[in-house]
Amino acid sequence: MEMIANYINGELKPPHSSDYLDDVNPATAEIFAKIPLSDEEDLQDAITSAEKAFKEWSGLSAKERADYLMKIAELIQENLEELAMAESMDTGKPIQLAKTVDIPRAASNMEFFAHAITQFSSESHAGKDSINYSLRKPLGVVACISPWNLPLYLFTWKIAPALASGNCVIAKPSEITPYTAYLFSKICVEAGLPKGVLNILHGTGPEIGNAIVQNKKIKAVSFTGGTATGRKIAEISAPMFRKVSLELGGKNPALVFADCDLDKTVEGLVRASFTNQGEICLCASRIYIEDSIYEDFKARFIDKVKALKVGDPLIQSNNMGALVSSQHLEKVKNYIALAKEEGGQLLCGDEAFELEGNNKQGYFLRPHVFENLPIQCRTNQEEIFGPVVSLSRFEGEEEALVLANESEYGLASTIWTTDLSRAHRIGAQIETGIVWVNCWMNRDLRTPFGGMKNSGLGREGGLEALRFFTEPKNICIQF
Ligand SMILES: NC(=O)c1ccc[n+]([C@@H]2O[C@H](COP(=O)([O-])OP(=O)(O)OC[C@H]3O[C@@H](n4cnc5c(N)ncnc54)[C@H](O)[C@@H]3O)[C@@H](O)[C@H]2O)c1
Ligand SMILES: O=C/C=C/C=C(\O)C(=O)O
Repeated sequence: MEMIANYINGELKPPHSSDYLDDVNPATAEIFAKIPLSDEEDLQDAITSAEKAFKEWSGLSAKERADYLMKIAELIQENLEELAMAESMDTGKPIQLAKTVDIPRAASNMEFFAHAITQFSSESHAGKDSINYSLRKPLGVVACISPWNLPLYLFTWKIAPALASGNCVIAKPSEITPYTAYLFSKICVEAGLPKGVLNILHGTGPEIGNAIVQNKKIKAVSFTGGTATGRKIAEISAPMFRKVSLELGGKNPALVFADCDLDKTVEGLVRASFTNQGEICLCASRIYIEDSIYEDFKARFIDKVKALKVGDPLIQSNNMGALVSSQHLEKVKNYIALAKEEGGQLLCGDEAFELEGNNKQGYFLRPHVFENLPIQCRTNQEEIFGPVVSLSRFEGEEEALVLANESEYGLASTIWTTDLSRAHRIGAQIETGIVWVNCWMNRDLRTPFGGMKNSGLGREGGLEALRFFTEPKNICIQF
């Protein structure tokens, strides 16, 4: 049984407590590794080593730091097969998705911020009798806390800009999917990353996660996860006047207009709804369809959803794997039961379905589609984070916009129309941080990424991330 280790001061170390948690493969329900339960002592070691490393790391040139990130990116590419297999085993996601999306994106994150930091500049303002210029300084020791759905993808999305801009990092992956972060720490050792620059602590949110956030030496927290956890982190950080970047939950609307390209829309929305078993914060969950094409859309959508293959994530042709844990499967099933109680009609999902062999005990669920759910009901308002979507009708642009904005969340939306003027009009008024027109999850790493309302605070990506991880200082010189 593999014993996952923490990565502290450049070394792989067991936790002081000697206590471990099981790492379960959700496709088989088998335990395949043990996860360290880190405590305050491990945190102290990590912080001491990060503080010690800061002077030298922040004193390197941007190019020198970028070279380390590029080396790590290269090693991620070289180890793509092993990392993809680990990601699939830990999350239950199709291996094909891990190979083509998760792991390549982790390498791109490192590469992107290696390039970005060499292009990062600050402002200057020339006046009549003076010139002002800004310096951008790294913050010191910062924390990066990430969730279980896109483990290495989101872990590196935070670590890369933090390191590139000269900070030292205490990082905590999700205790549900820690394995690729562990492999990543081995890659950092191989890349020769100076000791203490990055420290990875494993363990649970309420224990080591909370200890990291409570620690006053942590100058900023970059967090991706649930809205309730984000709120706790904001509450703890507020009295410290500490910077926080919070990427939280979503309940993402899709607006399907009668003038859309129906084939592309159906295909796009099947992907937007059920990729990664619907366990992506950006997945479509409330699909609003213009009345005149409702029945046509519904018939085609259901046909395609029924054709999705759910099963062993290691079989390349399967579209969906297992949900991440038995607790999460239970949560999603409870929402399905609730949707029925709330008056929803199930259009597909309950088909008898039993996997054999290794996957018999796995946490699999077919994609579920409901219609006729009241707009305000819990299943239309709360984040389910699984393969469940709801179809509703609208008439005209105005109503579409009201329905889309009827949510406490504001992460991502999709608009399906061939009328470009309409896309611009709605794009400007819809209350989400990200708007995709006739596409979904088309990502350009230079763009600001994040949510409005209860979906978060701040933006990641491109210069936004580099600004978050640095503090500006203005210097004024009078002639
Ligand atoms: N907006 C985005 O970019 C984005 C991306 C992915 C996931 N998410 C959201 O994440 C959620 C699913 O992920 P999850 O269940 O892992 O979320 P979560 O909030 O339970 O956990 C996220 C991370 O925070 C840690 N954590 C938990 N409690 C903590 C505490 N009190 N203090 C410090 N750290 C703590 C966890 O150990 C984990 O590493 C969904 O709501 C999803 O929408 C958002
Ligand atoms: O589940 C959430 C997905 C987040 C995606 C990103 O942060 C990204 O693509 O940069």
